[in-house]
Amino acid sequence: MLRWLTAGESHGPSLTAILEGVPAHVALTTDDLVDALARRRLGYGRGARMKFEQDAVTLTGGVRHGRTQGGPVSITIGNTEWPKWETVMSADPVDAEVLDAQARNAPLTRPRPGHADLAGMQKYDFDEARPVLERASARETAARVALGRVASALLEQSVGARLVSHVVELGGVRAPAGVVPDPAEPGIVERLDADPVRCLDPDASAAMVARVDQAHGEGDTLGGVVEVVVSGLPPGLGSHVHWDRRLDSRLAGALMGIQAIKGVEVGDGFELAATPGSQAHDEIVTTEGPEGSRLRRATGRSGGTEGGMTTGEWLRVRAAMKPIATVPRALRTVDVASGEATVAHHQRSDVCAVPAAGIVAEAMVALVLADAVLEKFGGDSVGETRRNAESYLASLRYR
Ligand SMILES: Cc1cc2nc3c(=O)[nH]c(=O)nc-3n(C[C@H](O)[C@H](O)[C@H](O)COP(=O)(O)O)c2cc1C
Ligand SMILES: C=C(O[C@@H]1CC(C(=O)O)=C[C@@H](OP(=O)(O)O)[C@H]1O)C(=O)O
Repeated sequence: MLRWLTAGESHGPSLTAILEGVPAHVALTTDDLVDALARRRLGYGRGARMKFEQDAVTLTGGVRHGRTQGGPVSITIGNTEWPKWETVMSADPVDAEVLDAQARNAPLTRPRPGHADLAGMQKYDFDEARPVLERASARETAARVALGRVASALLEQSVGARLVSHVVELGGVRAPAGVVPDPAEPGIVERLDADPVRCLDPDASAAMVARVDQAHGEGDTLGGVVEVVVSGLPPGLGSHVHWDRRLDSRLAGALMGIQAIKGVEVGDGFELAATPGSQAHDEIVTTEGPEGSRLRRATGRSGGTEGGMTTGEWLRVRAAMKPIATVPRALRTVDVASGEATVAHHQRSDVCAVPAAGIVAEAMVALVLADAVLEKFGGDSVGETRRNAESYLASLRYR
C-alpha cells in the first residue's frame, strides 16, 4: 500500500512530500524530479511567478545511489523566493512593528469568489485570507508532481506502464475528438511539452493560444479539460467488489483532489450517457499477433476500466478545470473588515493553468495506479513486483 502526504505553504521556505510503501530498487534520481517539476511550470497563460520562481529539489530520504531503499521517499522543494517572504511567513513570532512595515503583510480582507478564501476564513477562524490561500494555492501541486514521478518510475519498472497527458479543451476551444496520444510512442512527451498549450492538434493549439491572449486582453481567466492516457496496464487492477476499491472511484477522487478540478470523466464519460448501448461498449474480439491470440477490445470508449477494474487496454481519464479564481477584472465581494461591498483582492495571477493541471493529473493518476499495482502484486523490491506481475499475466485463464 502506498501512502502520501504533502506539507508547506505557497510562499513558505519549501514544500515537503513523503511517499511511503515504495519497494526497493526503483531507479530514481534528482534529475528525474527536476525534469518532472519543470514540466509543471510549462504552459501558455501562466503568470509572472512561473518565470522568476524556481523549484529547488532535494531528495532527503528513501533513495541511495539512484535506487529506492524501501523506506519512505521524502522530497523537499525549496522556494527560491523565500527571502522575500521570510518575515511574512515566519514560523516564529515577529514583532508587530516589523510586520506592519511589510507591504506584503497587508491583511487580505476582500475574499476572492471561486478561491478558498472566505470558506477557509470562516472554517478556521481567520480575519484575513493569507493563512488560507497559502495552503489552498496550487503551488502545493509541485509536491504531488514530485511524488507522481516516483510513482511513474515504479509503474514503468514493475509492469511497463507509461503515462502521458494532453489538453483537449481550453476556454471552450476543443481539440478534434479521438486524437489520443500513444504514451509509448518515442518522443511523445517531449512533443506535447513543446506545444505552448500541450495540445496534439496544431490548429486547436493555435486557437487555444489566441483564446488565452483574448482573455488576457479582457482581464479574464480560463479553464479547460485535460486527458491522461496510460498504456501497458495489466487487466484486473482495482476491484468490482466494493465501492472504495473500484479503480474509477479512486481515480476520480484523486483527480477531484486537484485544486480547481470540478469534473472527471472515465473514457467517453458523459458522452456515453447519450449513446445507445450498441455503440457505447467496447466489443471483445480475438486478435492474432506476435504473442499469439489475445482477447482485445475493438474500441476504447470505456477508458480501459470495466467493473472498477482495468481491462488491459489503454486507461483514459479526463479532468475539467474551472477558470482561475483571481480574475483581473475583479469580481464583487464584501470587505470582511468593514462589511462594505467592494471587489476581490488581486495582485497577479495565471490567466490559465490548464496545461500545468495536465501534469498534475498525470501525477495523481500515477500515484493511484502505483498503489493499485502494489495492492495486486505486492513486492518489497521492484523486481519482486515485476516477477509477480509477469507470473499473473502468464497464468491468466483468458488472455
Ligand atoms: C496548476 C494550477 C495553477 C493555479 N493557479 C492559480 C492562480 O494563479 N490564481 C488563482 O486564483 N487560482 C489558481 N489556481 C486555482 C486555485 O488553486 C483554485 O481556484 C482554488 O484551489 C479553488 O478551487 P476549488 O474550489 O476547486 O478548491 C490554480 C490551480 C492549478 C491546478
Ligand atoms: C506558485 C504556483 O502557482 C500559484 C497558484 C495560485 C493559486 O491560487 O492556486 C496562485 C498563483 O500564485 P500567486 O497568487 O502567488 O501569484 C500561482 O502562481 C505554482 O504552481 O508553483
